[in-house]
Amino acid sequence: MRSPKDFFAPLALGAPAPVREIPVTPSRMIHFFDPGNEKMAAKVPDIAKKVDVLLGNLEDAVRADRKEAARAGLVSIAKANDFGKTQLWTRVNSLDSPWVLDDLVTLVTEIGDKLDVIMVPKVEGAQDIHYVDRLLAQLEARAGLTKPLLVHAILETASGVANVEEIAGASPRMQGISLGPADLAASRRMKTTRVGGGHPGYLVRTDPTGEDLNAGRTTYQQDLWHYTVARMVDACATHGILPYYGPFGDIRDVVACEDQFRNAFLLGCVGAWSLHPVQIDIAKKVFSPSPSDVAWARRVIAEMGDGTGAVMIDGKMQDDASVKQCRVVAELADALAADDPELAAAYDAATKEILG
Ligand SMILES: CCC(=O)SCCNC(=O)CCNC(=O)[C@H](O)C(C)(C)COP(=O)(O)OP(=O)(O)OC[C@H]1O[C@@H](n2cnc3c(N)ncnc32)[C@H](O)[C@@H]1OP(=O)(O)O
Ligand SMILES: O=CC(=O)O
Ligand SMILES: [Mg+2]
Repeated sequence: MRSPKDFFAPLALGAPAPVREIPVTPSRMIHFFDPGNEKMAAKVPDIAKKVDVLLGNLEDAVRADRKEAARAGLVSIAKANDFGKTQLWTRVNSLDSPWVLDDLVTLVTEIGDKLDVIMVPKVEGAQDIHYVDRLLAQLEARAGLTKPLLVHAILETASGVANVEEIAGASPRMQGISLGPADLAASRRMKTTRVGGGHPGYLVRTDPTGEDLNAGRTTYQQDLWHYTVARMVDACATHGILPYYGPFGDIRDVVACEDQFRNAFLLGCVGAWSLHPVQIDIAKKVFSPSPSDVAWARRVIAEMGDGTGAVMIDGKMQDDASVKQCRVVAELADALAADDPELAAAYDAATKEILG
């Protein structure tokens, strides 16, 4: 562990100074594509206009014999395009794989100036982040980069969850953490074969009403991921970095995908992965606060004046804490609306309706 005094010192001579605050730019959807898949790659310039983050995936979902093609594809896509405000991320192969060293060396050397964030899978503890941190500093120095690359960890091993707080605080490069429910389920030996989402067998049941144990008892499905998402959100908030829900594998079930994303949003996540174009709009809808919530938040802030004391608004008590809650929603809305005139108009129209 670095001493707090050295935390922001570069880890290699000539490497750029680490950032002191993680940039909070919109990242409602991290859109995954396989840069070695020509069909997907052809869609990237258009998709870039609709997403907050484009991620060239080199890890799982890319066949072993296509790893090099994916890496080379990402280099040429990054060199050939300027994605404007849309961030470009990559997910490299896991640290125990034969590909990750070449992934990092090639990507930082060739397109380090185009990449914003490197997603590292299967992070077990702070030691994995320390390894990547030092290696990136060496590569950045050699490539003459002036802006440090940020690091995003996937929370998808049992030990990663046990160590999530130390992972979140392991480096000033840490930008955020995503839940990886598929690998995490395997690592924990959970008995779900689904990629994210709920399971009908994970439930609670109301008490029996008589002798017949089957009669009149309602069941409620529970969220398998609640505990982990909540731990991840706390670890991220504590260290000033951003939490995300990861993949929802049932591409066809857009309804349950929206539910899973919304649970994550309400618990504090800022975005989720989109694996297929159909999930982009779901993430955009869910991770942008609704116009009615924004209007309410703005109204509470306006009516609370300096934010102290307690007032009643429509029968609901408001005080310092609820104003802070409202600021979270209102500030997110302002940040998103700054780049999205349609969203800005929807927020303003809803606000006008209740504030006049
Ligand atoms: C589980 C743990 C994890 O690690 S999740 C993260 C790793 N997985 C991924 O990155 C998966 C990314 N997505 C995909 O590979 C595909 O979307 C999968 C799920 C295989 C479905 O593909 P496919 O059967 O072609 O779907 P489709 O016929 O509905 O596609 C319609 C057109 O859209 C394209 N498309 C598909 N996905 C993407 C994408 N993510 N980005 C950009 N384009 C995409 C397809 O190529 C297809 O194009 P076309 O119309 O045939 O030209
Ligand atoms: O990488 C993601 C996962 O769910 O595994
Ligand atoms: Mg995984």
